[in-house]
Amino acid sequence: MKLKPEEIEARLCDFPEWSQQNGKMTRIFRFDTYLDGVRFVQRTADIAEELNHHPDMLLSYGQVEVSVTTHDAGGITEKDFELAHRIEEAG
Ligand SMILES: C[C@H](O)[C@H](O)[C@H]1CNC2=NC(N)=NC(=O)C2=N1
Repeated sequence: MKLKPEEIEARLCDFPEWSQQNGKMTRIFRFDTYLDGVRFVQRTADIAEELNHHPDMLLSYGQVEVSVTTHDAGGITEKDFELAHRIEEAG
């Protein structure tokens, strides 16, 4: 289930705005207003519920830091890349 580091590096080529550390993939999304960030969090939460795969999100003024990992696998899996892709589409 958990992808190997070299597999993750290869897949990350398609996700240039994301970085990986400590078994998580992270991207910071920037917004003009705090409420735009809140609305993004809501859209992302709806996607997470649809996929039953949930990110960590840190909401700050003008940005939202999104981190994805597969808790059940203890690292990054295909589910994380699917969620990251869907989040970018909704971004
Ligand atoms: C029971 C439920 O399906 C699991 O706990 C799901 C919920 N959402 C999840 N989200 C993430 N990021 N990783 C998981 O392993 C996970 N597991």
